[in-house]
Amino acid sequence: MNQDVRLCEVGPRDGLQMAKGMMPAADKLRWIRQLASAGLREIEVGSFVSPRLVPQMADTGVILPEVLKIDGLTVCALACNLKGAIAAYEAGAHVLSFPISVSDTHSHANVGKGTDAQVEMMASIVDWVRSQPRPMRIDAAVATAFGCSMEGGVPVRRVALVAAAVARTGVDEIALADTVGYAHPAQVRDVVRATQDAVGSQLTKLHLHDTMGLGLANALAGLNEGIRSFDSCLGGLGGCPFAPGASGNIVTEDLVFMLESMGYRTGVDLPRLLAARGLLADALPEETLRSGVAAAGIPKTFYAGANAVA
Ligand SMILES: CC(C)(COP(=O)([O-])OP(=O)([O-])OC[C@H]1O[C@@H](n2cnc3c(N)ncnc32)[C@H](O)[C@@H]1OP(=O)([O-])[O-])[C@@H](O)C(=O)NCCC(=O)NCCSC(=O)C[C@@](C)(O)CC(=O)[O-]
Repeated sequence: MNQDVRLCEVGPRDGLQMAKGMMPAADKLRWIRQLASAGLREIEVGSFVSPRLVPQMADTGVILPEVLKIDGLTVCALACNLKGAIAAYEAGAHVLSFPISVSDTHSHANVGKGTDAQVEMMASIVDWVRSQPRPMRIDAAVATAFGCSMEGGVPVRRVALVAAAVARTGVDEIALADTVGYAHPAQVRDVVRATQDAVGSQLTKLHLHDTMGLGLANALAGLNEGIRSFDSCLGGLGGCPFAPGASGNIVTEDLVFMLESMGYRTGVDLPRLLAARGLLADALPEETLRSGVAAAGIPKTFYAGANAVA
C-alpha cells in the first residue's frame, strides 16, 4: 500500500481569504518560505479573483513570481473564471485550482454562476491551457460535496454526476471539498466510493473543513478509501467567505502528526512546521490558531515509532 501522502498547504489562500486582518505581502512571502522549508512541497499561494470581493488575495500577482524562486516548490493558485486562469498561467503557476460547487445556490454566491455554467467555464479553461506552450496542472475542487449551508443535504448521486461532468472537461485531478465541514466518516467513504466509480483515478484529493471537529476522522476515512492527497491549513484557518457558516480547514500540524504517527510519509518536519505558526500569530493577532499538537507539544513517543528520527 502506498504510504506517501501529498499535502497541499492552502493557508496563504484559503487560510487568509476570510481573515479579519490583511497580511502584508512581505509577511506572506516569509510565511510561504517557512512552510516550504518545513518540507511542504505544494502550497496554494493565493487566488486570482475580484480584489473587491476578496481583498486579502489582491497581491497574489506580486507573491507568485517570488515564490516561484523557491527550489522544488509546486506553486498552486486558485481562479474562478477564464480571466483568473489566464492571470495564474501568465504569472507562472504550476497548478490551477478551480472550484465547481455541486450546490447551485453556493455556486451562484461564490462565483456568480450556476454549477452547469461553471463546468462549461472549466472546459473553456482546459481548452485554453492545453493550447499554451507551457503545461499547467489543472485541479478541480468539487465543492459542497458533503452538504451545503444554503441548500442542505447534497445527494451522493449528484456529487458523482457533477464530478463526471468535471472529469469530461479533461482536468488533471479532482478533489472533493467539504466546504462547510458537515461531512462525517461514513459519508466520506460513500461519496469517495461513488466518485471513484464515476471518475476513477482522476479523484485524487480531499479538501476538508473542521466545523464539526470531524476533519481528521474524515481524512482517515479518505485514507482508508485510497486517497493520498489532502489540502490543509496551518493553524486551521480558512473558510469560503461565500458559504455561510464555513469555518477553518483541517489543521496541517495535526494532520502531519496523525499521518506520520501512523507510518505515512509526508516529508514534513513537524518542529519546523510548528515554528511557522509564530509568524502567522504575529501577523494576524485577531485570529485564533488551532492545533492539538501545538497546544500539547510533540510527545517523545512521536519520535519512537515508525517515524523515528535517526
Ligand atoms: C468569480 C468572480 C471573479 C466572478 O467573475 P465574473 O463572472 O467575471 O463576474 P463579473 O464580470 O460580474 O465581475 C465581478 C467583478 O470581479 C472582477 N473580476 C472578474 N474576474 C476577475 C479576476 N479573475 N480577477 C480579478 N477581478 C476579476 C470584475 O472586474 C468585477 O469587478 P467590479 O467591477 O465588480 O469591481 C467573482 O465572483 C469573484 O471573484 N468571486 C470570489 C470567489 C472566491 O474567491 N471564492 C473563494 C474561493 S473558492 C473556495 O473557497 C472553496 C474551496 C476551493 O476552498 C473549496 C471548498 O472548501 O469548497
